[in-house]
Amino acid sequence: MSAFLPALDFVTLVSLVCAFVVLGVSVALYQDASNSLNRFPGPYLARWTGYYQAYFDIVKDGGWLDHLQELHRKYAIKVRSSVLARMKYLHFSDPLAYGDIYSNPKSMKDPKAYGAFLQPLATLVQTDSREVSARKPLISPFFSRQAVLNNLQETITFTVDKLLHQLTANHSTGKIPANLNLAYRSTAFDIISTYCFAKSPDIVSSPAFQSETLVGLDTSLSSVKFTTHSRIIRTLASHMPDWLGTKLGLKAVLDQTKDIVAMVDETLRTSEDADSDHRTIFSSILEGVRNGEYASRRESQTITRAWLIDEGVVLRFAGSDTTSNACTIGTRCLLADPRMLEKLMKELDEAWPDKNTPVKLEILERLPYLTAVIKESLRLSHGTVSPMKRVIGAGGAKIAGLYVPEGTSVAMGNTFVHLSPQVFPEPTRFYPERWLESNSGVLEKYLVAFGKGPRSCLGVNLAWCEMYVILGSIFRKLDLKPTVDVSSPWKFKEYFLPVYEENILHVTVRERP
Ligand code: HEM
Repeated sequence: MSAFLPALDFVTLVSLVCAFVVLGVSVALYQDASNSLNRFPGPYLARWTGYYQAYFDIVKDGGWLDHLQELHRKYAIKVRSSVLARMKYLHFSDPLAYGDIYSNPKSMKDPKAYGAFLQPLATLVQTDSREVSARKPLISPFFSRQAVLNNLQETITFTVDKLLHQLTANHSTGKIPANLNLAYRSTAFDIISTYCFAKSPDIVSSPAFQSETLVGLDTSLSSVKFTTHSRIIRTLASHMPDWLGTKLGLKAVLDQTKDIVAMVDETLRTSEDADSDHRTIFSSILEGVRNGEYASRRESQTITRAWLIDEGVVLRFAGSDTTSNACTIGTRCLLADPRMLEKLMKELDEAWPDKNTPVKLEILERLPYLTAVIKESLRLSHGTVSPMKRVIGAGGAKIAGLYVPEGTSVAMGNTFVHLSPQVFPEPTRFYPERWLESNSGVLEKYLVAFGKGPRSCLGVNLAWCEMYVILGSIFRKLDLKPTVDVSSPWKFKEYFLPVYEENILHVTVRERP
């Protein structure tokens, strides 16, 4: 290059540069003029570059959701009461749009967005319908209600008992407060890890619930903002040598992956001795392989060591923070309102008179107020908070009454539904009673924490079971005293899931009589 430059005279060089600039601008203007999304309002810059969002994701550190809200306020099409903002994709805020987007069987997950995850073989990340139908049937039987009841009730109760023991032993009145968000995360993480690998990492027993494993999960979540916007970063992150990862502060993430690899290899080695009374996901799949249950070519091609590793990483991630976030928000809000807390405790005391005898899930599931508390906790924790992008399939689609052409990337963040004042009056108020009113049936459609449609949450039965047992046991057996202000609004960063401030919920505990 340096040998070439001096050969050009100054005028030729300037002319070449100008020609490139003019060409670039012309192509961009042409593409802009022919962009069928132009009829939707939105910031001009966002038409030109996806880095518009990158600024809010990276520089404003998880600030995209707040900005989307501002955009919807600014570009509202008031006449239709349906609100759109045009970006490289369309984002909707009319609650009616949610079902149109996510229940449409022809819409697929957007490969550009889901490529941000570094586990390309995992079910959650698949964007191609053939790949989804190869992988999902392998793991979905383990998440049916019956499978959860048969395989997991004991593990859940055992792990929650450990949680309660830790809290009473180390965080009772007068001792250091517990970070209950970490405590719930540890509990859910141990449960899903046990179900995948028959081995609990037992992080719920870590002192003060501090563990490198959770640091690893946090780092993975916060790095999504980089991997979403740069293929180069994705490639580098996938092929980085360990020493570089450690230097870049990613040791906890690398250790997690090593941990999973070791557990997958262990399962591959020992699955022949699998204990059939406690079926775990991966050993059961491998047992199925040996018994010839997965005979088709596609199945045998899917069940590989690499798939087990990717699926293991993503299942642990998908199955821990979501459930624990709902428990955290529910607990925080109950502690802020003694009337609601008392109502819940009274219901639990009546249904579960002897707290030292284990309670059956079916009994907790029948409790109306506990169920309403869980729904309200799901609503205000949202599940995922980043808008989950879908690409419109052949023939286009009608979304909230508007035609959207094939190939368009569309999304609607869960927060836009859950915080809609038209659907949920006083939307930021924690108010379980709204789920018990005579007309509450209509609200169910708008509880979208688990998503909707063909790619909605696979772990919904497990999640509900965990939330019943965790919240039921905590409030039946313990009195919690918050040591942080629980009455003010809380904040989170949008890292696909909500990531709360460190002091979202600290408590000391006392055993209830
Ligand atoms: C309160 C708890 C939970 C909430 C709110 C929740 C929410 C969600 C949401 C919104 C999605 C859709 C993601 C997307 O479209 O990109 C999803 C997908 C998924 N969830 Fe959950 N989840 C929860 C618990 C769990 C648990 C315990 C598991 C078990 C490991 C799990 C496993 C999955 C899987 C495998 C998918 C991918 C499904 C697919 O792509 O077809 N989730 N979840």
